[in-house]
Amino acid sequence: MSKHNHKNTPRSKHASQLVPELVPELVDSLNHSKLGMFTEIFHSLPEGVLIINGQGTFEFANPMAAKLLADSQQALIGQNLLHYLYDTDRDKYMYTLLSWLDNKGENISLGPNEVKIIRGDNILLDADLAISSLPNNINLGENLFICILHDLTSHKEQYNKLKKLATTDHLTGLANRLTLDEKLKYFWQESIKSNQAISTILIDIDYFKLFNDRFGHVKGDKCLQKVADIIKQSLPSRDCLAARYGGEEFAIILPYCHKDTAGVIAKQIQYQINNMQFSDIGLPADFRISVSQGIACELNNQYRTCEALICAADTALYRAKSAGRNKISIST
Ligand SMILES: Nc1nc2c(ncn2[C@@H]2O[C@H](COP(=O)(O)OP(=O)(O)OP(=O)(O)O)[C@@H](O)[C@H]2O)c(=O)[nH]1
Repeated sequence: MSKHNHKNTPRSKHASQLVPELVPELVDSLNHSKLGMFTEIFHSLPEGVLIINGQGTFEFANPMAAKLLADSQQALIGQNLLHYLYDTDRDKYMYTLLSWLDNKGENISLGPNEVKIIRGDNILLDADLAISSLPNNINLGENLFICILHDLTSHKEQYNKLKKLATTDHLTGLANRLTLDEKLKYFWQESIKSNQAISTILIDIDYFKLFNDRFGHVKGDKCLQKVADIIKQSLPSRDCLAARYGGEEFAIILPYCHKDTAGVIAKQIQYQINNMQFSDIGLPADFRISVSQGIACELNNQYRTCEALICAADTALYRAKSAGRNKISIST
């Protein structure tokens, strides 16, 4: 049984006239074959079609609407559209219908808008919903509206897949450079507004060309993944971001973190990478790698832009490399 309260509300006289075989007077007064054709179209449409009155009560539902709402066509009649809408969507459509109550036959419409539907089986459905008033000669005096419901499930899946592809580094699963730039700008502005520190760490694998030359690019890719996992696990909070900055270079953004915190995180990363084993990918048991790291921290308007902050971290990284590698350098 549906969670919705199926009242035995009688079907509106006007709405039932939309179904020609039930109302002979209407059938007589209109072109029978045309009306039959419209009914056929409604029934075979791949979109959900619902007719509602000014209170939002369903007066007609085609088979696709019943399928999308997970209730039978018959059970839907007398139910209210608002009961099927989720949260803020419900409020929005309630106010819209209220504002339409005095409609004197003007052509009004809303949407299509993306909404979340609570189906009869309690499963949430992403859908596009468009509502338009029916022309006066069809609604026969009462305000009736046609709702078109379009299932967005597969679009959403595609969208999420594409979004992941566009924002993530395929090899390591970390954020990509584009996401890094966007998040850095965002957190930079937030920290300036709230007068808080923001730190960044640049991390570069030492002598990675030699690794590739010795073990091949496939194992080199595996090494990048292992380093990325360690970097990801080192993040102290959900606000922080780890990204692949370029080839064998990674970046961490630490909003609301001082350079001391960044220093502690860099030391953890150094320790874990120095102790990382590669026997799982067939390398000698005693084989180890190291990374060089550069840290910069913005506090008290030291750097004018977020690009300048990254530049400072890059300079610090260069110093760490020059100092013999496997080092952490902090920009002053
Ligand atoms: N396997 C693999 N190698 C990569 C990838 N991206 C970049 N590289 C390699 O990373 C190496 C970087 O070499 P270099 O810039 O000379 O730096 P390095 O050998 O690490 O030396 P230092 O940074 O100075 O310590 C090059 O051999 C690139 O081919 C990748 O996605 N997969």
